[in-house]
Amino acid sequence: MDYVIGGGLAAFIIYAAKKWNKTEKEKIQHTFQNIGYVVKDKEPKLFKTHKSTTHTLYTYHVPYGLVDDPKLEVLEKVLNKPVKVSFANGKLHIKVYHSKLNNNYSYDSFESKGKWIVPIGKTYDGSVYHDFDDIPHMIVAGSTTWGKTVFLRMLMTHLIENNPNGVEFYILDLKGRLAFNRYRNLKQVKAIAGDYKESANALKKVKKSIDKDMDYLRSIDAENAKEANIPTRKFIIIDEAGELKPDKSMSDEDKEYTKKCQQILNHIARVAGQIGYKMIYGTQYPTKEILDPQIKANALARVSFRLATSVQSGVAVDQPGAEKLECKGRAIYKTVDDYIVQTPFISKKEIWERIGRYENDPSSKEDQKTRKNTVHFG
Ligand SMILES: Nc1ncnc2c1ncn2[C@@H]1O[C@H](COP(=O)(O)OP(=O)(O)OP(=O)(O)O)[C@@H](O)[C@H]1O
Repeated sequence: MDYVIGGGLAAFIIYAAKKWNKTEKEKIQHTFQNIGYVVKDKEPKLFKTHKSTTHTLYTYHVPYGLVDDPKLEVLEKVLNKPVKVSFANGKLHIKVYHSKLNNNYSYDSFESKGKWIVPIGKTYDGSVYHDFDDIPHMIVAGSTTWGKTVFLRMLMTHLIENNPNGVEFYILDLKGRLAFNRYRNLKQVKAIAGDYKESANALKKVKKSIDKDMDYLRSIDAENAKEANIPTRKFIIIDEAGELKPDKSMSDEDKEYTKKCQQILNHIARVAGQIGYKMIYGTQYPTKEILDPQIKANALARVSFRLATSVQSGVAVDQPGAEKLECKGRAIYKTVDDYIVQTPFISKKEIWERIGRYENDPSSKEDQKTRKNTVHFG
């Protein structure tokens, strides 16, 4: 019932605000009244307005008892502009951005910020980047066709451009090895696994490498890859993590492989981040069963494209909202803070123009041998 009344009221407020040509400040003040964001007859009082090139920030003293309230989301429709509402130090902050995000930002509009730093997207306040040396593991969620694969390929492209000789990829391409097939020819790609057996074998190889690196770090009394001056970083990309969940239709052998995979992925999540192993865990079905609690607890960076439900959004980014993302490539990026971003777009053509020079020549005998070693783990 509340919802119906709220919906009608919101529609009326939006209609009224448009009709009366009020200033932004007046529209906000009217909205407080109309949605009942008041205590008795006391309403929030504006005490500071700060304008910048990207937004205007209105700060309010509020009567005791009022905090930030989901009802205030209606402001976005009233003002027809992006609005961010927050409540800090007993004050209400309403940030009204001057313009909406575009639906497409080309990859070349982002800079190279450092070896292990990758672009995540444009926000209302500018570009956002992610440093894999600060936060090693990332969950990338999103229903099919909303931008997950473009994003994963973009990350790979950027990391290869920044570190052609220092980055290694181990890819579990569990949707029939379709999304990353061509990448098997890149010198930076050490393994592409397309089924459970190949995945378990690729991950066993990663586990061995972790054990070796751990021994080395202990021997020089270093705590992490940076301190030990290890120049290489190894990225384990999983697309689609949902495929690694054992189910009834699998053979016993495959069930064992998926269990082994889960075990090693947990190990990577728990102990290997700081020694140079980074996990990018992609899924279109973020459910409690698929997002293992160990992995979730250790993957402190989350990117979510549009999802089917707010429950899925809650699992992926610990908050609703991903179910409302409006366009392809739009995502919620969450670490300590959260942002709405439009992720960089890069076409396949541009990817290969940028990193095609690192493809082994399939016609050479030596390269055929390398490719064979790279692809087949069974
Ligand atoms: N960052 C972006 N900006 C603008 N458009 C995008 C962006 N990313 C993807 N798109 C558009 O969305 C389409 C689908 O993207 P993508 O293939 O990455 O989806 P997906 O979620 O990975 O699907 P699947 O999981 O089925 O592979 C792209 O072909 C492109 O047209």
